[in-house]
Amino acid sequence: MTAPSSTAAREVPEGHRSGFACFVGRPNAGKSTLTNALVGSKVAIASAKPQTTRHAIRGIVNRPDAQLVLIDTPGLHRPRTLLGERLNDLVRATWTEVDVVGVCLPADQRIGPGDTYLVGELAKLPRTPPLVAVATKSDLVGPTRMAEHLMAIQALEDKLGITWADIVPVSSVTDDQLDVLAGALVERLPEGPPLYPEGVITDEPEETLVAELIREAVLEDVRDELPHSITVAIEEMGLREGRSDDRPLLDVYASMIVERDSQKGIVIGHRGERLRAIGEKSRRQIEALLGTPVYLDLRVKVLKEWQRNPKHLNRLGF
Ligand SMILES: Nc1nc2c(ncn2[C@@H]2O[C@H](COP(=O)(O)OP(=O)(O)OP(=O)(O)O)[C@@H](O)[C@H]2O)c(=O)[nH]1
Repeated sequence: MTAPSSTAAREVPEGHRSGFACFVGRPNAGKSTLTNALVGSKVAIASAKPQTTRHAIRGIVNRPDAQLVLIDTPGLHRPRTLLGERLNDLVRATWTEVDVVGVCLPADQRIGPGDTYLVGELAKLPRTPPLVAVATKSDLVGPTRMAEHLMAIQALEDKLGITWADIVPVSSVTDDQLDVLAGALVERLPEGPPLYPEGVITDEPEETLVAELIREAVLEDVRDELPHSITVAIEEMGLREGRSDDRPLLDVYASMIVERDSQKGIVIGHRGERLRAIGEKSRRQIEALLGTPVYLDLRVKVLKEWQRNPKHLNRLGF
């Protein structure tokens, strides 16, 4: 297998840090907007690298001195049912696996029961990760209200028995203090090389990312034999119905499209071995990217001269 893009070759400066963070907070606290602002409105796709997280990656902040991987966690809810209880267990498990948690507390809202519940739950973990309080939406308030908000955040320490690793006001709209926040998070990551190659960053929809992952997996294997005459089409992709929320399964039906019968043979390989290997590798990478178990149905199709046929090109989305 060839080395993924640039990680292996790149010099890793001394003291480089890498690791995982997640943002928590009540609905509307500004978590998504903050993630996008930090990452630069891009979803990062990390392919061809051993994966160290089972969770969906929301974005990757790459800096010369650090790589911060932001992961998605579902919200924590006051549990009313057994399923709710289980979901909360999952969320808690995620919290203990990240290196730092950013707790988003919007400056234009008073700290309420929802916030104290959430931070209280973080405090109760057997091993609470470092917590960085993020006073979001700083652009919406003046200095007096911000000061009051920061005091209220500080007061949670005594009330809930936690210690903030840092308290940082930010605005994702004016970008105010985003670099300070990134610094505060990075400081809590362990030293280590980047976990994901830097290159591949895209804001493409999930289906395109998945198609691209499969294409990369194939090309890694057959690049010399069929450099450009292969493309991947996602025929259908969706969560399997009838599965419980804590055991989702994503069905992906994909076709690798080649131009000639002889190329089909190359991709399938002796007794289908190559196709199986490509399918297995792609499936693992899709799972790591999207954070869901995947059922991948991968086929090879011949579309004669697809690269020159406008009808085929349209269908394939070019
Ligand atoms: N003025 C201002 N508005 C913001 C800022 N950050 C987020 N918002 C707005 O606040 C609303 C909620 O932001 P989201 O990022 O969707 O919040 P969230 O925490 O991801 O929300 P959920 O997905 O419901 O948990 C949106 O209308 C954003 O545009 C900010 O820094 N300043």
